[in-house]
Amino acid sequence: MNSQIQQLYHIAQKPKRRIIGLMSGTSLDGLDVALCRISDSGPDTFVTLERFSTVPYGDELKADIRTIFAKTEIEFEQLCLLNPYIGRLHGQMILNCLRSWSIEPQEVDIVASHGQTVYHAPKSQHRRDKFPNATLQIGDGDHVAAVTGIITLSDFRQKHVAHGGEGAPLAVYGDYFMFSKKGENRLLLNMGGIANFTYLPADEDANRVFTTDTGPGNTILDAYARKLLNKPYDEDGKLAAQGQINAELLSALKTNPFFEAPFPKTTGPEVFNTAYVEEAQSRSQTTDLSGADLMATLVQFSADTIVDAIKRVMQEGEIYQVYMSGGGMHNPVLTEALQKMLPNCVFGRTDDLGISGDAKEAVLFAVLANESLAGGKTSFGDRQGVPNVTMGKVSFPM
Ligand SMILES: Nc1ncnc2c1ncn2[C@@H]1O[C@H](COP(=O)(O)OP(=O)(O)OP(=O)(O)O)[C@@H](O)[C@H]1O
Ligand SMILES: CC(=O)N[C@H]1[C@@H]2OC[C@@H](O2)[C@@H](O)[C@@H]1O[C@H](C)C(=O)O
Repeated sequence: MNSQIQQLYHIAQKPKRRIIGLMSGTSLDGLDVALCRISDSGPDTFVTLERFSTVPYGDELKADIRTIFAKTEIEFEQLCLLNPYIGRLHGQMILNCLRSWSIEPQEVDIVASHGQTVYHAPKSQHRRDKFPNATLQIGDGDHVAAVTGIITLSDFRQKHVAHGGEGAPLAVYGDYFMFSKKGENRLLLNMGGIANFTYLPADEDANRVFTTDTGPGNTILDAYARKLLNKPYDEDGKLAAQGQINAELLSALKTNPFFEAPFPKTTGPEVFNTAYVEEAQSRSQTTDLSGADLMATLVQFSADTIVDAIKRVMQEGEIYQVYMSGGGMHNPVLTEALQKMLPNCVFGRTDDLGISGDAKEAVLFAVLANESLAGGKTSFGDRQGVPNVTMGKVSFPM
């Protein structure tokens, strides 16, 4: 037997594994690196987040990724070059983190690498009958494995697509194992570039849990922060807090079939971008809004669409615990709007459950890798969008 397969077999049998989860999301702010200690699998999964760091992306890297990010037309050579380049960079970023934590690469069992989503195209979006749901993440796992010397699992989304899913959201698989609690209705609300939530009913029924995108989180806010403030984001929602919500624009922004579509569903910056806002502005004759009013309206757009989606799962008289994660939880204008509109929800952060809200998505990929290696026994029922699959492709260092 190849010694690397033997090593993988050994790792899969260990009572505890040390797995580095990586996530680089739609905000392009940086690479989240989460060093996790994970024991057991399935509903018995127990995760300790040992270390966490966000390695910021420099302006040049952001610009390089933006040449192809969420665009229908790109230079093919650029995509081809970025695939190994990002894989190697992510590998180097892992090594730098490990050095700063005084941990040797040999002390880590597995890297679980999400890669960089460059295009996401569910059928509902591309509308071309003969093609399936599709999504593309780059930063090939072979390069991560070669640079770090650590066995790497990557490209988690294709198996989901292969079984009829949209390739996202995958959070349901990790959230159910890590955060569900008998007797408590929980909603795990992640506000990254795109917002999504996982519904974990009090009966812990795996056949009912799901995660769905709700629409924009920060992606449009960030695009306008770059335009209006020349900054990556509107820190603490300061600009938005100075503006007034424009009802006509808000209503035009909310007119899109995505919001009425059934759960679970996904979207991305391919749909929710500045062109989307400009079209809504021209339709609602609000092209002359001040920057502050525009920002206030865009925050309310994110908040309203999150709340409308959450209300669809809420039952009258029930109390729901909302645990927030993702960068949007740091925007007080957004979180205050949510709390005001959801009086039957008690708000906290996943930090209250032992996992930092900034690290949660990176931890998810560590849990998905753990499940592929040591689990795979839980059935989520026979449902569209939550297939019973194990995810991630194996890359050996040599
Ligand atoms: N203090 C703050 N005030 C306002 N917004 C903030 C603050 N801190 C972070 N953010 C927002 O959070 C974003 C980063 O969020 P996060 O890292 O969760 O996104 P992501 O992982 O790239 O997205 P996704 O989950 O869609 O893949 C920033 O771009 C910014 O919009
Ligand atoms: C295609 C893609 O990369 N989607 C991301 C993105 O970021 C948030 C939201 O859109 C979510 O659907 C997904 O990531 C999380 C980790 C998920 O799959 O659950």
